[in-house]
Amino acid sequence: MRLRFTKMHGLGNDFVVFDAIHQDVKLSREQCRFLADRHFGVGCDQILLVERPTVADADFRYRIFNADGGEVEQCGNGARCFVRFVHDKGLTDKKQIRVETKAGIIVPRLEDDGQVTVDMGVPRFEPKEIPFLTDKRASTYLLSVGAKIVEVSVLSMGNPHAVQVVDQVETAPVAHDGPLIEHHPSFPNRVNAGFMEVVSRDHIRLRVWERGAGETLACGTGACAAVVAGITRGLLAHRVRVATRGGELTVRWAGDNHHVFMTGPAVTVFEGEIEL
Ligand SMILES: N[C@H](CCC[C@H](N)C(=O)O)C(=O)O
Repeated sequence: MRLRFTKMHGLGNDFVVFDAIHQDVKLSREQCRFLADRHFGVGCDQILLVERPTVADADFRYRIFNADGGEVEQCGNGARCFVRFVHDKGLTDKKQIRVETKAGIIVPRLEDDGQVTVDMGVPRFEPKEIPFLTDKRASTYLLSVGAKIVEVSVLSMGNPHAVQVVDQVETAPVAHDGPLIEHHPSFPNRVNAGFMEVVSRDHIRLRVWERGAGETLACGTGACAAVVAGITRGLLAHRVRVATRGGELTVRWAGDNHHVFMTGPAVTVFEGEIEL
């Protein structure tokens, strides 16, 4: 089948986006891995499908597949690209849309300055979200990672995150410890591993080893998880600048059961067609 796609990115976290409303897009795990391959395919961190909603209170459904072909619950940078895509393609004229995901409804909004703000919902610490959690009151857990013990905050932004504080992100052992945490036996569904440097109460630097994709230049849900972890641990204010290798996001969270809001750019790079 010949499919039209759009190549997009949010701070260098890049995506192949398909309009699956006007095209019949059914991708196998192998086809996702081919599309994501930066030598033999198009190259991306995730593949995004734009579909009609299956629930009444949503405008669209949004499906996310990692470079390893696995379908996942949520993608923050992808949500910003999603709203730009449906707007630019004339699939909606709404500036704010309700998007059905595996993790529930998120609400991205196109801002007048071209940035996109996404209501990412409520961060969750519940055992059902993170199966191995026994004591949901604890905000950090000790993991044995290689020859050391690492203290991580564990939470869900719809997808699972384990966030640790490091002195300097640039020297953090992301490539070595990232995969060990991703595949740690404590996480039956694997996990995204965040490495956060606290610059000040309203500024962090962040690198993320993403589940199913490896280190990306930015991770939207990872930025939200890091800010929630930092606020929960008393290290951060309620509005934080998150510096990633691909650029800067702003994340806001008022604590408890308030929603997390993330603001950042969404860029279309090129249009293409591919025979699958
Ligand atoms: N790797 C993530 C999905 C993509 C998240 C990231 N690209 C973002 O912007 O939130 C996972 O397996 O949960």
